[in-house]
Amino acid sequence: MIRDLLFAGHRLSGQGDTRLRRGIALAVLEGVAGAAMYLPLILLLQEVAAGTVTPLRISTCALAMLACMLLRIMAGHIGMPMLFAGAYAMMGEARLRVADHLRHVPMGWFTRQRSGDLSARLTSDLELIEHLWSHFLGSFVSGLAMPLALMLFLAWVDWRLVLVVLAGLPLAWIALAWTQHVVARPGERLIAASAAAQSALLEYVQGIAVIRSFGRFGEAWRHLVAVLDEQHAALVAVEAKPTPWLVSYGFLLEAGYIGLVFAGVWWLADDTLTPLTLVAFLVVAVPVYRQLFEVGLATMMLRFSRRALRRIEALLAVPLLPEPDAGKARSPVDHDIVFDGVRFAYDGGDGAVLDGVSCTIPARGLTAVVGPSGAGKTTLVNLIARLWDVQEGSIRLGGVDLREIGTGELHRHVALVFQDVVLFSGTVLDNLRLGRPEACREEVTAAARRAQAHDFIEALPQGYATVLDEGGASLSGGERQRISIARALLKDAPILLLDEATASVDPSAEAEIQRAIAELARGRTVVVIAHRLKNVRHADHILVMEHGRLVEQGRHDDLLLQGGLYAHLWSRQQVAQGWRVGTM
Ligand SMILES: Nc1ncnc2c1ncn2[C@@H]1O[C@H](COP(=O)(O)OP(=O)(O)OP(=O)(O)O)[C@@H](O)[C@H]1O
Repeated sequence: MIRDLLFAGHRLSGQGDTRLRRGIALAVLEGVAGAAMYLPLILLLQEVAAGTVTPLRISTCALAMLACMLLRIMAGHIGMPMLFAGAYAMMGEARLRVADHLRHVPMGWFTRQRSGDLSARLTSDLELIEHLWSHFLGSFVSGLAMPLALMLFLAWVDWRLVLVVLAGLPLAWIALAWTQHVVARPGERLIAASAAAQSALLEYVQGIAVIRSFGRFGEAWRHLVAVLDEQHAALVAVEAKPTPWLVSYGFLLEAGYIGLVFAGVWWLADDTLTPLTLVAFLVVAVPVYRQLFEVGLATMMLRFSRRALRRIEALLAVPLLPEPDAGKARSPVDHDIVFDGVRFAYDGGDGAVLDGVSCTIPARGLTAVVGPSGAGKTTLVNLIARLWDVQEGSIRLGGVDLREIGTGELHRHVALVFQDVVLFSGTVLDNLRLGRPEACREEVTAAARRAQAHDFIEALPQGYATVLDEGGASLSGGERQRISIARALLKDAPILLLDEATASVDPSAEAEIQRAIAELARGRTVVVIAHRLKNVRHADHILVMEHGRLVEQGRHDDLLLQGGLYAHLWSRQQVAQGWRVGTM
């Protein structure tokens, strides 16, 4: 199991760490030195029995014991920091590998994950393994090395007594294996309960405003209490269930001590053992049992760590979006986008969200995607960024199938502005530079000006250096959207996919955003999901979606003349707008 966990370190981090190996070697030395400490004592007792002890012998033995003790302390003192450094470096690397892997996982995978479970894997599971390597492995290895080495040394003094000391070990080991079996189910329960508790706490904190506004505080609270109660019960069970079996393990282990007394007295009687040898065994058997018991307890932790490890390895095993073979990746030469008989269902199921969609989005122009809610507009746009792969048909960018373009290359060509703008904690400047970290200050301000964001950023307390709250909560919806447009402008990608903000924006902010979008569309391929048709009147091309199908396409005036869905949606929005104006 230890081997498995050690090699797993390599597997998780993709590299070994010599400090970890040296730390483990020093832990073995620590255990052996701890065992060797008892040798001078035993030799001395034998000399006392033989009547050959001298003052010089006594001081030599005392010095030898001191040397062993110093060696043990030094090995621990040097080995521990090595283990810490090696483990933290390896786990740092493992965290980056997991994060990098998740970067390439299809988005669909995330929608099926419970956020609490995912965050538990990325935090507590990884921490458990880190703790295992940094704090636990050293004590476990030295704790195992000490009794083993001591028994080997003592076998040279009297192998019969060694066998008696360890007589209870096979049965004790069976009891330990049973303990691990008994704890398996409560362990699973605890992992599930902890993930559920983490999810519930996250949901509670994130949704606290909604919970309050709907007056559902009591229900939310009751749910939280129930989940936390379950976690508490699972914690108690995981400690209580294995206890009787752990006690049996300790009892069977130490049963050898009774055997030692009886066998010792027996062999004393037939003169095959000296009293002082028996005393020596009775003295050293106590720390041997203590260490073996500790090691047994520790295997329980190993078991949990192994489970945590499997969960992290499962993350690394999530299949990635297939990449083109090395050397076969192609780059798009132009930026027109062609949908050719595209069919797409989330999770690859039967319920197609896009069905038989074929169209051409011309390069360097503004294309709007419109249609009723749930028509498949967001899905269509997300497929261009290859957040998922289509199940049938193909999407070609500049004549190249998206699947033949490496994801890194594709991301260089495409910038996304989501409706739910994600801002990270950090300064406004950091957030703007997300798309191009090397951009100089002048480039950043120029992008912000073009996105109509410069003025409000300058008005913030520290301007561009203002530290944003998590998620940019201190900004309005329109301000967040303009920051994300500036971010996309700074990235300067030739294709921009944009989900237009609606509800969160007041009319003057909306006008500013429209100006920013018009600015973006100059010389770029811009695809915008438009919720207000008045904003797309001047688009070069309009795609009208309904129930996952492309039902109409063309320019505003042509679509109005056709008198189809677009014309219908247009007249409805005109009426709604007139109604709003009339009621003001
Ligand atoms: N991640 C997902 N997993 C499963 N189904 C999804 C997912 N995202 C969207 N859907 C479903 O796909 C259909 C199309 O959704 P989509 O978001 O593409 O529509 P939309 O036209 O952008 O809608 P809206 O204007 O309301 O944003 C809907 O029925 C929606 O429930």
